[in-house]
Amino acid sequence: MIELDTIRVVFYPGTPDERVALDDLSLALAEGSFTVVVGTNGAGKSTLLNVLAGVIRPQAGRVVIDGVDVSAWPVHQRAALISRVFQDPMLGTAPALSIEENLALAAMRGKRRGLRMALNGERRARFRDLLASFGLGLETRMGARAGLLSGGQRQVLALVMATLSRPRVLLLDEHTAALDPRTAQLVMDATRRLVAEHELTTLMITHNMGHAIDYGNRLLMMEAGKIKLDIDAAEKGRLTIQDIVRRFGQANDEILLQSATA
Ligand SMILES: Nc1ncnc2c1ncn2[C@@H]1O[C@H](COP(=O)(O)OP(=O)(O)OP(=O)(O)O)[C@@H](O)[C@H]1O
Repeated sequence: MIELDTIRVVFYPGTPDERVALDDLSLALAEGSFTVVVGTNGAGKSTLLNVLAGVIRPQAGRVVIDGVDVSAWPVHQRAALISRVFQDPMLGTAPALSIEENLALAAMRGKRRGLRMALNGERRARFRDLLASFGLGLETRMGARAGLLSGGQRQVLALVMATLSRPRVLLLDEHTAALDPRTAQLVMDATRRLVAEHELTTLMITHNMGHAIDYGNRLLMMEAGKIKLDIDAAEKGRLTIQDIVRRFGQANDEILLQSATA
């Protein structure tokens, strides 16, 4: 269980530019749940992920993972429990390292071992088989630098790397937003598969309403630092894009616009 307890984040407090990014927000994510977060620009979605990852320290509130209060843990310490895939395909992989070196690095997370040891023959074969299953031809380029891959290939590699060590939480931060629709679909297919295979507790931000409907078993709508709607699996299964937009109330126009251009 992942718990955010009364989290408050205020940027530039006490100044004319004061922004309440998270307004005493509480949220509990059940083991193995796949939660999708939508909301207008500035609603606080990225701040929520940043608080979980430890990038932003809230002014108040607690972050609890499996009963352990990790509020004071720095980013690198939380990285043993939390994996994140970003919108920018350049962020999830090391561009100067080869595909297999990237994978070895991800497999070594939290372990003290050299890259060379991590890349034995058996492991190489396992990585190759794993990548082949995504049908992107990555398995034929194991020695190629990750920086040479297409955006979609890099996001799938980043996803595989993020899930290899079976994190307690997987954070997906608009991870298909920079991709064309067909590639985004491919990456979402890979996402669904990896999340299911590893039974990962997942929190995904998206502006794509189609993805918000098709993926996950819980849907949150944020507005002004609060959770405005919390829709469970049964209700989510019956939702259409129009339903979501209708229920978003005053945020409708902006979200419609975003989903039309996504
Ligand atoms: N580092 C920062 N410094 C100052 N203000 C910030 C910072 N990060 C976020 N904010 C402000 O906090 C609020 C929430 O921002 P956040 O990025 O979490 O929203 P979001 O829902 O992720 O938006 P988007 O969909 O545009 O990514 C906004 O008003 C934003 O301007």
